[in-house]
Amino acid sequence: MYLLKVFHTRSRFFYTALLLLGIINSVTYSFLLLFVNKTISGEPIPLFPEYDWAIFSGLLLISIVSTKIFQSYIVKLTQDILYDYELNLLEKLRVTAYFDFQKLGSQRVYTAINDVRVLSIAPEVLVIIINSVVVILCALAYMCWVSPLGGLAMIGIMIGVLAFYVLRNNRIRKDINKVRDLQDSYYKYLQDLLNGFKEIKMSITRNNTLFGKFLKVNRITAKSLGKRAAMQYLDNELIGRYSWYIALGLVIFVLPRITEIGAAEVVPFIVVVLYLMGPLSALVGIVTHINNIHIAVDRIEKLEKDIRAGENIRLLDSSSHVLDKHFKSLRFEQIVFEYFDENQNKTFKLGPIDLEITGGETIFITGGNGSGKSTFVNLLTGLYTISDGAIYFNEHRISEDTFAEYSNQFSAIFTNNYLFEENYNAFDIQEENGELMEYVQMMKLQEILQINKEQGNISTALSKGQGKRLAMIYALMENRELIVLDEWAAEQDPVFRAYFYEVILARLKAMGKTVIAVTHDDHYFHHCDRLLKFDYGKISHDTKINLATKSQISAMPR
Ligand SMILES: Nc1ncnc2c1ncn2[C@@H]1O[C@H](COP(=O)(O)OP(=O)(O)OP(=O)(O)O)[C@@H](O)[C@H]1O
Repeated sequence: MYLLKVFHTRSRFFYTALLLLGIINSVTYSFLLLFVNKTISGEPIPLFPEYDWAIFSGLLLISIVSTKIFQSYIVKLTQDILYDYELNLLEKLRVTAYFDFQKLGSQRVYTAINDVRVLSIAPEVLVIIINSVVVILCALAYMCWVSPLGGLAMIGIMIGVLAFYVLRNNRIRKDINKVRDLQDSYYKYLQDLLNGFKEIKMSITRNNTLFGKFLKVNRITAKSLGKRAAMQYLDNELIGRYSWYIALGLVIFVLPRITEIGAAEVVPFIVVVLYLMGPLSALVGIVTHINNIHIAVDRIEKLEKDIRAGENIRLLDSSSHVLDKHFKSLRFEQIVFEYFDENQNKTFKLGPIDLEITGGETIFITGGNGSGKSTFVNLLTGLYTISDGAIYFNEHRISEDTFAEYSNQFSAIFTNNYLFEENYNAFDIQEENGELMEYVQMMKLQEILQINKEQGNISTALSKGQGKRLAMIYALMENRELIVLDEWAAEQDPVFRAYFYEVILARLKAMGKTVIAVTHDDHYFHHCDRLLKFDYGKISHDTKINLATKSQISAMPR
C-alpha cells in the first residue's frame, strides 16, 4: 500500500493505470481459465464457440500489450522517483545549516543514497503484485462460481496463510530495520578507517580495536540478523507453497466427501489450484523486495524529515543584493550561541558578545583551547546562526533573508580546510591569468603548483602548508573584502610564517582587506591592529595595538 501511495503522489494517473491493467488482465485470466477448463471437460466456451481460437489469441494480445504499456509507464515513473528522491535529498542537504549537518553525520546520507537505489526494483515488484493478485481473485471467484462452499474454503485457507504472513513479516521487517541501523554505524567506522588510515597503521591497539570491536562486531551482528531474516523468508516461502499443496489435498480428498461436488467439478478445482501456484510463489518471492522498498522509503523520508527539522539557510539568489558589497562595519550586539548535549543540557555558551569591526582592520583572535574562538569564527562567517542578539553588516541588520548573502561576504580558511579537486568556483585557472600568477608569487608557489589549463584546475597533491597557501590564493581570487583565517600560519615553516605576518598581512591591508585571524603566534601579535582575547566564551580583552600597547601585550596573561 505504501508503495502505491508513493507512486500515486508522483502521478495522478497511477491508480487509473493500475485499475485498467487489473480489469484487462482479469478478463484475460478468467477467459484463459474458462478455456482450459472447458477444453478439459470437452465443452465449448459459452460465447462465440466457433471463434474460440480468435478470442484466445485476441485476449492474449491485449494482455501482453497492456502489460507492456503499463511496464513502460511504471519504469519511467520509477526512474523519475529515483532521480527526484536523490536530488531532493541533496537539494535539502545543501541548504541545511552547517551545525545541523554536523549533527546528522555524513554516514546517514551515504546509506540514504544507497536506499534510493533499492527502489529501482519497484516496477518489477508492482507488475508481479498486480498480475498475481488479479489471477488469484479471478481464480477464487471462479471457484466460488463452480462450488460456493469449496470457493469459501479456499478463501479461508488463503486468509489464514495471509494473516500468518503479515505477522511473521512484521518481525522480519524489524530485523531488517536493525540491519539498516547497523549500516549507518558501519559507514561511520568505515570512514574512520579510511580517513584515519595513517593513525590506524600507527597503532596495533587502534587497528585491532577498530577492526575487532567495531567493524567486525558490526558485520557479525548484521550477518546474524540478515541470516535470521533470510531464514524466516525461506520458511515463509516453504510454508506458503506447502499450505497450497494442503489446499490441493483438501480439494482432492476432503471436498468430494463433505459437499455434493462431483468429479466434474473437482477437476476444474484442481486445475485452478495448480494454476494459482505460479502467482502465489511469485508473490511470496517478492515479499523480500517489498520489505526492502518499504524500509528504504521509510528511511529516506525520515532523513528528509530530520534535514527539514534542522535550520534551512535560504540560498543566495544571485539577482538579489541587499547588502552593500563594500565593507564598512560589522557590529555584533549581545550575540549568544550555545551547545547542548543529547539530553539538552547546555555544554558551552559563547557570549553575550558586543563587538564592532571596521573595514580595513587586521584583527587577531587568541585565547586558550576551548575558549570559543572557532565557535566565534563559525558565527562570524555565518556557518552557525546566533541563538540570541543581532548582527549588523554595514548597519544592515542580518535576517533570515540576508543570511546567505552575509555569509558570502567572507572568504574563510578553516583549520581543517578542504581543497576541492574540481574548480567549483569557476576561476580562470591558466598561466595567462595575471591575477592568479600574482597571488601564486605572493604565496611563493611558482615552482610548485601544477596548473592544468585544459581541466581548469590546480593539482592538490601538496604538503599541508602548501595546501593552506593554495587555499589563500583561492580566497583572494574570490575577491571578497573580509578574510577569516583560523590558525592559517600554524602549518607554515618559520620563514614563511614570518613572511606571512610581516609582508602578506600588510599587502592584504593595502588591498583594502579586513583580516580576522585566529592565531597563537604571540611573537607576531604586534602585526595586527587589534587583539581580541577569548576566555570561557567571552572576549576578556579587546586591545588596540600601537607602539604603546606592545609592552602591554607581552604582559597579558597567556
Ligand atoms: N560541534 C560541537 N558540538 C558541541 N560542542 C562543541 C562543538 N564544537 C565545540 N564545542 C565545545 O565548545 C567549546 C569551545 O570550542 P571551540 O572549538 O570554539 O574552542 P577554540 O577556542 O577554538 O579551541 P581550540 O584553540 O582548541 O581550537 C569547547 O568546550 C568545545 O567542547
